[in-house]
Amino acid sequence: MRYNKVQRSTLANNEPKLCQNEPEVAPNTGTMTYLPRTSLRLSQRPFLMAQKTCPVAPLLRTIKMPVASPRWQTTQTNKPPPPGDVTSHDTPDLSHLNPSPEDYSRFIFQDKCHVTMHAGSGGHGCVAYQREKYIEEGPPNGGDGGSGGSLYIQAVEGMTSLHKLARRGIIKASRGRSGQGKSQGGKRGEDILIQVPVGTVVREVERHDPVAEELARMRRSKEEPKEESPDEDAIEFTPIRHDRWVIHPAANPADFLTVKFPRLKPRRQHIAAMEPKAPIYLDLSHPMDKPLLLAAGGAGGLGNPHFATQTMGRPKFASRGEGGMRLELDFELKLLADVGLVGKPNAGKSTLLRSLTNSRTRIGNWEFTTLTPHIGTVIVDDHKGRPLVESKSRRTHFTIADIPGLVEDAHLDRGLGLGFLRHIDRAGILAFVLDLSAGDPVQELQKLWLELGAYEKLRDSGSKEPVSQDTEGVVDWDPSGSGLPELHRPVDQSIELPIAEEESTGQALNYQSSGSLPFLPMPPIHTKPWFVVATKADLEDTREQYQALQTYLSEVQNGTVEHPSGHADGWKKKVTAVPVSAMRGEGVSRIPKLVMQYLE
Ligand SMILES: Nc1nc2c(ncn2[C@@H]2O[C@H](COP(=O)(O)OP(=O)(O)OP(=O)(O)O)[C@@H](O)[C@H]2O)c(=O)[nH]1
Ligand SMILES: [Mg+2]
Repeated sequence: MRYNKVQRSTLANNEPKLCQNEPEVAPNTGTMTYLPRTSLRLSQRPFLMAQKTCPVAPLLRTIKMPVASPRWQTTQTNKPPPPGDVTSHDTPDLSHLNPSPEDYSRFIFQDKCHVTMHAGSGGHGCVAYQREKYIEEGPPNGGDGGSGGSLYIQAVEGMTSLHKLARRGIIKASRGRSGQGKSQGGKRGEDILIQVPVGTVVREVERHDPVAEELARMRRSKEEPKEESPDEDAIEFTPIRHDRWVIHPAANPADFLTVKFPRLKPRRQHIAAMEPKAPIYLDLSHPMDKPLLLAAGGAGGLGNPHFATQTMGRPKFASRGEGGMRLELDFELKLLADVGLVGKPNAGKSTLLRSLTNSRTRIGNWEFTTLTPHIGTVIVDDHKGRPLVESKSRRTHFTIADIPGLVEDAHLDRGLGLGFLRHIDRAGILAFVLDLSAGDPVQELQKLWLELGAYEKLRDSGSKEPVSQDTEGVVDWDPSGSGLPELHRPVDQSIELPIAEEESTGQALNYQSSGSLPFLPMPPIHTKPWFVVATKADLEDTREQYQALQTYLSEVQNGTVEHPSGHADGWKKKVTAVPVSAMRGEGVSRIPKLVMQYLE
């Protein structure tokens, strides 16, 4: 009964609405990836009709009524609904091009973040003695502390944003457990693995390394001459290093004054040899099959048997675990898309991305609708028969990045500025999206190239200083290799580290960066393959604009006019303009074919 009610009301409300809301724009039929997101309309309508007319309607009642997902429930009309018209809110929206407001809030994107990371401290060693019948003073048997948890990083495919990492802010690996009597070692702390999207650049801003600091302190105290005590009869108290030693709780306090603690150099775990050299600078542009160690956890303290000597058979102390390293890291995501859409604000980039892919990037008739980059995937072979685009390579898809629009002087950080120009760096192919209805497209194209050229200059001048300084610390990740970066210290290094020269000077301890992330050495932008998408070709008086543009491009290709970048060696092998109406989905099917040719 209840089901019938729902059914009747759904029919009553939806049927006229479906007719009212036929999209003004014909659906995109010629594209590669018009995947069944619009299938709601197609599937719902015949089903509703079957409910009304089909004689086997009772059988259908067992089938669950398809309910429109909330993201389609939006009012399509621009007019506000008449008061009291509740039904208009339930209207399913049938277009890719006008999703509901909730749709936009789904995509959380963060391409930069700053994270503080703590490797776990080591657990303390234990002071204990063997207790057995008839053995009055048993030998020491305190266990060693467990080592602290280490920090690892891995670039993985499938992630597109750093927002999860940014939300955490501080990441701590757990500390090792302390050792116990009967020579029981403490449990080691749990490691932390940070997964980041491929294309992330990691740079160290600051580090606090207790081991290196202690080594520096020891070195200094060794070099400083000891002051002679003027009063020779004064009792010399041994300073108790509570931060380095654990003393038996049942020991007589008076004993502490006489205990001579051995000179114990700070220790690191063996795996610390695999840490990238400080300051850390990683460019994770390939998926990694194994995680990379960022910071090893602190070594666990030593139990009291380690300090037994001939003169002191039952030491009353054990060493504390070493402190874990603290790293302040900057993460930056450089999007890795095959094609980057470059255009002025409101040119129609997002509309083009939506007509080609299933991306949900926002569209609006105002500038700066898109505030963060979006990546869409174009499927060129869905493995369901013949490939959608004939290609020699085995590529089944490629990605397109919709980047916020560029205004004049974007390279001077105007508009959304530099923040997004750097995403263009990583795209293999540039697609200039030009609005044919907005003035001279040739001039527009030249202006865009001017911005890219200015950005390129800035990038290259910026890359000289910091990158040359940091190249030693850059890890070139080679996924085909052993999976581990080149070691910077010998693996068979002894547990007790020698007091290294550079560590003792304290230079490596507090690496403070200045300014923003240095630019990575990238190929020149003008050498990348590029083409033009002349959009809004459905509007009036755009034919002449397109023809002028095509003439200009063929001149660029022939070399009769200068390359728009101003570089004689600019790429001009196959420069062309594709006229499209992204809104109607017309002409866009040429783009995947063109891109596949460039990719090959
Ligand atoms: N007539 C027509 N209008 C289009 C076409 N493509 C986009 N538009 C309209 O142009 C306006 C801007 O489109 P967007 O896709 O948001 O432009 P954008 O380049 O992403 O803009 P920003 O995100 O601000 O950089 C919207 O009102 C679209 O409906 C087209 O092919 N034909
Ligand atoms: Mg946009």
